[in-house]
Amino acid sequence: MNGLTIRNLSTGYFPQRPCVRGVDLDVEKGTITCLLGPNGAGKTTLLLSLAGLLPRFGGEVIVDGAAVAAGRPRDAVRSGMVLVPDDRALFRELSTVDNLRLAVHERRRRSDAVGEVLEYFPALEKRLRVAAGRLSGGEQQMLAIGRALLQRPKVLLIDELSMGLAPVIVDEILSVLRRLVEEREMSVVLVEQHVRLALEVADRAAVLVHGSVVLADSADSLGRDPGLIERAYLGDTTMARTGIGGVL
Ligand SMILES: Nc1ncnc2c1ncn2[C@@H]1O[C@H](COP(=O)(O)OP(=O)(O)OP(=O)(O)O)[C@@H](O)[C@H]1O
Repeated sequence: MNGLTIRNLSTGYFPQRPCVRGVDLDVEKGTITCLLGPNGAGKTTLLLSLAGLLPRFGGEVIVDGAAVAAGRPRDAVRSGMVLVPDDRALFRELSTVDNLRLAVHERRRRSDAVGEVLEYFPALEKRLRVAAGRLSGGEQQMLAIGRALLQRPKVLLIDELSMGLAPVIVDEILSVLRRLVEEREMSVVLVEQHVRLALEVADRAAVLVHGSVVLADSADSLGRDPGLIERAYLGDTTMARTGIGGVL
């Protein structure tokens, strides 16, 4: 399959106590998948593991048919998985333009880097010389996503996209993500706290509870039956086993 395939993934902070267990997920190229779930369910842990920042205790991760080595950030990026973490990890003292240029290793691409990002986030044009730490929350998120784009991701992983942002800014960023998956043949995995927002933007969604996927389906189907998601949040783990919606 083209896109991201996760099979039976277990990960976490201590091998004897994995906090993500046996996760299966298929994210097709050109689509957006939202990971939902209560606090502490393991959503961030899953993204960190995909980005090679946490070890894998078991399972497989495959991007466009090629297996990705575990626990090595450089290999994860080479395979096409790029993470925008929840703290955005910008160089706060450096300008917008320098944050972008630093993301590009090939010298010949450096001069085009800014233009490439402004094509998607024109709001950054007036802020190019401003230190990243002085940008608004929305501008910082645009810069963080723009910088990730320069790595030419096949799968863009975004943690807590909407956290602390005004709804109008979130809408703007989400419409850029929709454009990106359509124009760039990439896919996006979003961790999102707001269920309604997630179902509006995503093609598919999965609910993680206590480290396991308990429910997964197309966003349209899940949106038609909000009670399902509510039950999943409350820990009704029979849903995955009975196959409601299937496994992503
Ligand atoms: N650095 C860490 N060391 C040990 N355990 C951790 C660490 N970070 C998170 N955990 C634990 O891992 C589990 C999963 O946490 P994680 O942050 O992945 O959940 P989450 O679904 O992203 O939650 P939230 O929505 O609150 O961010 C939780 O039990 C959490 O306490």
